[in-house]
Amino acid sequence: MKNLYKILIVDDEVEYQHVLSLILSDVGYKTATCSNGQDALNYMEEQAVNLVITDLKMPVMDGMTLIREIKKKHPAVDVIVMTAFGSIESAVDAIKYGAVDYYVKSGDMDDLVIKVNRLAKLNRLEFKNTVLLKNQNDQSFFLESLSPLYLHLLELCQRAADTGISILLLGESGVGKEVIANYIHRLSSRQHEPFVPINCQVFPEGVIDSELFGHEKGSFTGAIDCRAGKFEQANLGTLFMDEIGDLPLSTQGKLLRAIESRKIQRLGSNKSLSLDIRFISATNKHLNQLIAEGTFREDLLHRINTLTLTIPPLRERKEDLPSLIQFFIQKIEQEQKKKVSHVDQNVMDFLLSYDYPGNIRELKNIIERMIALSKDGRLTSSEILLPAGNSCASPVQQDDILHPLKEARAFFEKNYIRKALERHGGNVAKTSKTLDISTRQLWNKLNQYHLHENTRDK
Ligand SMILES: Nc1ncnc2c1ncn2[C@@H]1O[C@H](COP(=O)(O)OP(=O)(O)OP(=O)(O)O)[C@@H](O)[C@H]1O
Repeated sequence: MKNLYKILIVDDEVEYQHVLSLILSDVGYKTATCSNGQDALNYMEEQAVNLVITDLKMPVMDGMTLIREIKKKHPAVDVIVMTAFGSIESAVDAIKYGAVDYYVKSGDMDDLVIKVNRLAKLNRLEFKNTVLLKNQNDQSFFLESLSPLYLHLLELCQRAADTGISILLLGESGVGKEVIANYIHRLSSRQHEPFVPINCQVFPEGVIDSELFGHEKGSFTGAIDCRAGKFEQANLGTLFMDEIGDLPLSTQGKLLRAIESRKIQRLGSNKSLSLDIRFISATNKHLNQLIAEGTFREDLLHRINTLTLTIPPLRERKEDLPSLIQFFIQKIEQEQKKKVSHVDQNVMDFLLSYDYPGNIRELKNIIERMIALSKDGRLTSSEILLPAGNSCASPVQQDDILHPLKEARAFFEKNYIRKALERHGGNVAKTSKTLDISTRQLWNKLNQYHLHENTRDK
């Protein structure tokens, strides 16, 4: 991990710069050097830095001004000041301006290394914390089953979790491939490290490389800042690559090299970063067919499918519907702060017999919608209005729909958009094309109907 922590040493004494740089790179850190505050700021405009170790007295721009500028422009960057023996007061001033620590130049270099190690560790913990907090909301899944098919799947997940092998998850849209990937991660010894999902379908060719591998500032038009990619974010943890069948061929080549060498390079950088990542991929496409068509690399398939797990569609595990319905009602009651006291029999009959082409995602959406529209804690059939094309599966009779036209139109529109999104796996760009409206118009509708959850770009 140390090689992902970059330290900028700022000192007008070139020899001292070199000594420090040698010592810190010797213990594994990435280092760079500058001779004054202005050069350091220029450097930081171009390259990502985690820590600046700066002298105070320097020409052009002194250390104190540099600290103030860093705190203004790069508040997340830590600063340690170096001071000559006997001028501790200026170090104390520097701490007032935002430096985290100081080091007396004539002191033991080991002390400085200890300070740096402590900051690097804190930095890693903060990063992990942010990723873990992000994942926390996704923890409440229903992973019990009466279905032999699904039970077998869960057992395979448990057996494979701690082996670190690459897993390929197959299954229709909405069956819970990401949920299963997250489950495997939480069962593995990497559970306290990040679980980082990326949907390969969302990003256009050209953007996906920078999302995966990160970039340095200026590496392409629009790269106004340097950024760590999903690989770096997932280091020590699990990278979940959803819709891997949609990766452009050029990115497939880079991915293959990264998996084989366990190293990546940010776009615009020629430095290699060593990473330790567990790969889980998913697709609802037939990869063998894509290989035959020449749009998916066979050698990549062999790297990602050490174990292939197929998640059954919901219609093939209907015995789990009663528990899943109960689970979602309770979960959504809490989320929406509404209580459900009664579910009409025809609603329950429908929920238990419907085929759910959109799988668990569709079941969850139906229950969410019913609870959102419910009055007096009752779930009634008038809230199940399904999108066009499914009306025969709905228990709602045409003459039951005695809503104002405006309301009925909104129901239709919302459900139609939801269905279109489901067909395109939550991809907003593709959905807007099918619906023949601009992505901006679609986003407005998604806002209006609270349909963000159904998109990839939540
Ligand atoms: N076992 C489960 N328990 C609770 N919720 C679930 C479960 N499986 C899926 N879901 C919910 O269903 C929705 C779809 O799940 P997920 O994104 O994992 O499916 P997917 O197969 O990856 O879909 P896609 O192929 O469209 O990416 C999510 O809202 C998820 O929280």
